[in-house]
Amino acid sequence: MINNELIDKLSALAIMPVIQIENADDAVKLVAVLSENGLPAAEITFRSAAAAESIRRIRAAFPDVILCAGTVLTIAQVDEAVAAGADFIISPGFNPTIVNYCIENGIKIIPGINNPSQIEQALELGINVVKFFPAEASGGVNMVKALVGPYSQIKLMPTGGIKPSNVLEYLAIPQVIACGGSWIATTAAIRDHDWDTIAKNAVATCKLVNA
Ligand SMILES: O=C(O)C(=O)C[C@H](O)[C@H](O)COP(=O)(O)O
Repeated sequence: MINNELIDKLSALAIMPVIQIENADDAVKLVAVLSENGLPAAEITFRSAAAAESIRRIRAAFPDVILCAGTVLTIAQVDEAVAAGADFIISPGFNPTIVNYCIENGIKIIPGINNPSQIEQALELGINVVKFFPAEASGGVNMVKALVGPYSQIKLMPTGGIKPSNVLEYLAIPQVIACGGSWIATTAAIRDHDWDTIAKNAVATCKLVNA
C-alpha cells in the first residue's frame, strides 16, 4: 500500500526518471543534477550491478529525494534495495511472491501490470498503485483509459515508451499519478558524464508537465 503522502509527492513530481547506472561513482552527481533542475527523484533499476550501491550513496547524500528501486525481480533484491535506503520498490511485472513478501514486511511496492486480470490480483492484495508497463507497447493512453473504466479506484504509473511527445496525454488521465521514463537521464549520458544534457532534459520536462 502506497500512502497518501507518497502519492501526493509522486503526483507533484509527475515524472519519475528511470535510471540504469553502470558506475555507483556517478550516482550522487546524477541525482544532484536532477534535483537542482526540478526532479528530486530517481528510480534506480536493478538492471546493473551498481544499483544497490548507487541507492546507498544517493540516500546518504540526499535524505529527502524520492528514491525507489526498479526492475526488482527477486526477494533478495527487495532486501538489498530496502537495506540501501530505497523508499519503495517497483517491478516490471506482477509477481505475487514479491508482492506478498513486501506486504508482509511493510515494504511499499508498485508492481507492474498491463491487463485487467493483473489489476484484479493487485486489488485483491490491497495494492492501490500499479505501474502500467510496458505502456506504449501495451496499448498506451487508450489502454489506460479502458482500464480505469472498471477499475477507477486504482492509481497508475505508466512507464515504457513514454516521451515528451506523449507524456501529457497520460498525465491528463486522473488516475495517472506520474509517468516513468528513461529519456531524461539515459545510460549513455550518465556514462559520458553529460550532465548538461541531463540538466536540460530535466528542465524541459518540468516545463512541459507544469505548463
Ligand atoms: O523494469 C523496470 O522495472 C523498469 O523500470 C522498466 C523501465 O521503466 C522501462 O524500461 C523504461 O522505459 P523507457 O522509458 O521506454 O526506456
